[in-house]
Amino acid sequence: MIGLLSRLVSSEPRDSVESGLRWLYSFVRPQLRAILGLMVLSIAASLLVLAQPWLTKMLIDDSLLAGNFAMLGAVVLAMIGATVLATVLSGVNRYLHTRLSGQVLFALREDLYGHLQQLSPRFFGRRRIGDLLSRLDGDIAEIQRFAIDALFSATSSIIGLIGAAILLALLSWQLALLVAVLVPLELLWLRWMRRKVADETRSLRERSSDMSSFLVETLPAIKFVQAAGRQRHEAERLHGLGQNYLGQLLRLQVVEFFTSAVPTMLTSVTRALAFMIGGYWVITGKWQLGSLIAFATYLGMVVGPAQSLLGLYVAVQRMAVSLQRVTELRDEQPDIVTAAKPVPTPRAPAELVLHDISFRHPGRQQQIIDAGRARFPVGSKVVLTGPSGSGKTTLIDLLQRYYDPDRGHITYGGVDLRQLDLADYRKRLAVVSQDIVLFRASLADNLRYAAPEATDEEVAGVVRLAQLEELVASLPEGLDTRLGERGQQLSGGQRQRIAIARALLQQPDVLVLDEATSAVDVQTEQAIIREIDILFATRTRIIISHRPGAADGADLHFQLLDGQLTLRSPATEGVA
Ligand SMILES: Nc1ncnc2c1ncn2[C@@H]1O[C@H](COP(=O)(O)OP(=O)(O)OP(=O)(O)O)[C@@H](O)[C@H]1O
Repeated sequence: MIGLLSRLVSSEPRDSVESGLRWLYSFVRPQLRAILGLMVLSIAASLLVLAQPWLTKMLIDDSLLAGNFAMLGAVVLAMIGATVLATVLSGVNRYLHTRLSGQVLFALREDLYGHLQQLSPRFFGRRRIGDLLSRLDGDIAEIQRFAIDALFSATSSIIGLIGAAILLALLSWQLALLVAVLVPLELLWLRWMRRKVADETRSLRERSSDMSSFLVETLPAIKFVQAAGRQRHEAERLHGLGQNYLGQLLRLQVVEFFTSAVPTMLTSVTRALAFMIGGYWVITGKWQLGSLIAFATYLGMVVGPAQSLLGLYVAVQRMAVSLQRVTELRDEQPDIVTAAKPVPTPRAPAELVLHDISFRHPGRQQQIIDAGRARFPVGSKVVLTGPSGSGKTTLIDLLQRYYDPDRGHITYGGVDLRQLDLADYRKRLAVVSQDIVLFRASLADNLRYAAPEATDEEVAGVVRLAQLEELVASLPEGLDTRLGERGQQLSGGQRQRIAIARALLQQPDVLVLDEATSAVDVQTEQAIIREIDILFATRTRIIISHRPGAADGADLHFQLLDGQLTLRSPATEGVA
C-alpha cells in the first residue's frame, strides 16, 4: 500500500518518499481507532445530509400533495431531528478531528526535533537555522494536513464516486463508458503534471526557508543593524525575499490551476457529450426523459468527488515535497554516536590524554591540530594559549567529543572516548565557552540547567563563588527573576559569571574555561579563579586565556601554534 502510494506521488523509483511514508504511517497507526471512530461519525453526518432531500421529497409527495396532516407533522419533526443531530455530530466531529490532527502534528514534530538533537555541530554548521525552522514548522504541518485531512476527504470522495458510478452504469452502461474513457485521460494528464507541481512546490518551500532564515538572522542582530544604520537595507532585503516568495507562489498557482482545469474541462465536455447522445435517444424514443435527468444528476455527483480527488492529488504532491524535505533531515546520520556497548566512565576524576591526534575541519585545507602525546593529569591546572584562530576551541570540542580526531585518539581514564557512553562522559566535563547560552527562564533555572537536582544551598554557594551576589540582590525577584531572551538585559561580564556558576553547579571532573572571564574585570577574575582553584584542587582545570600572565600559577602551560601543541612549562610534565 505504502509502495503503491509512493509510486503515485513520485516518479523516481528509489527516492525517499516510501521511507517517509513509512515513517508517517508509524504515527498514524497508533491513532487508527480514533480515525475509524471519526470516519463512522463522518459517514453518519453525510447520511444525514443525504436524508434532507429525501425528506423534502416526502414532504411534497406524501404530505402536501396527498393532504396527509399526520405525515406533515412527522416529516417536519424528522427534519428538525436530523438538523439537530447533524449539528451535534459536526461539532463533535470537529473537536475530535482537531485533537487527532494536533496529536499527529506534535508527535511528528517531536520526533524530528529529537532526531535533530542527536546531530553534531558539523551538521548545524552546514544548515541555516531558518531552513530547519521552516522544515520543522511548515513542512511538518503540510504532512500532517495530508495524513489526517486528506484521509477523510479521500474516503468520502471515493465512496461518493463509486456510488455515483454504479448508479450511472445501472442507468446506461453505454453512456457510462464515457466516464471510463474520461478517467484514464485525466490520470495521464495528472501524471504528466506532477513533476511540475512538485518542482514549483519545492521552490516555494525553499523561498519560505529564505524568509525564515532572514528573520532568524536579522531580528537578534537588530541593535547592530540600527548602529550601522542599515534598517532600510534590511527592509529592502525582506521586500526582495517577499517578492521572490510571491512570484513563486503565483507560478505554483498557475501550475496548480492547469493541473486541475484541464480535467475539469474534459469532464464538462464528457457531460455535454452525454447530453447530446442521451438527448438524441430521448428524441428518438429510445430513452426516458427521467433517466436522462437522473443520469445528468449522477454525472454531477461523480464530478464533485472527482474534483475533490483532483484537489487532493495536488495536495499529495505538495505533501510529497514536504515529506522529502523532512526525510532528508531524518536521514542525516549522527556522525558522533555513543558506543553500542560502552565501557563505564571512570567514577573518580581521571586523566585526559591526547594520543597523536590530528584534525582538520571539513572543507578546510589547514590542519588545525597535529599533536603528539599530551597529558592533562588529574588535579592539574592547565593553561592553553595560542593566537586567535589557532584551534584552541576546536581542541576543546574534540575533548567534548563534538568531533572525533581524523587520526589518533583521546582517552579519559585510559579509555578511548569513542568507547564511553557519550552523555555520561559529557556530564563529567563542564565547558564555559565564549558563546554563552541563556534561556528565557528564571536565573535559578538557568543555573540549574545542567544540574536540575541541585539544592538551594548549592545554588547559593555557586552564586557566591562566581561573585553574583550583587547581581542577584539587584534583580527584582532575586534568583527567581526571569532572564530575557538570551539574557539580553545582562552585561557581558554578568553573563560570563552566570555561565561559570552554572558550570560549577554541575560539579564536573574537568572544568574548561574558554575565555570565560574575558569580559570580567581583572580583580573579579582573579577572585573567581582563586575560588575555583580551591574548590577544584583535586580536579582538572583547563583555562584558555589571552590575558597576559594567564599562565601564572598554572601546573602546565600548553601553546597551540600552527597546529602544533607544545608544552611551554614545566618541560617535564604533560607531554610524553
Ligand atoms: N565548524 C567549523 N568549520 C570549519 N572551520 C572551522 C569551524 N570552526 C572553526 N573553524 C576554523 O578552525 C580554526 C580554529 O578555530 P578555533 O575556534 O578553534 O580557534 P581559537 O584558537 O579558539 O580562536 P579564538 O582564540 O579566536 O577563539 C579557525 O581557522 C576557524 O576558522
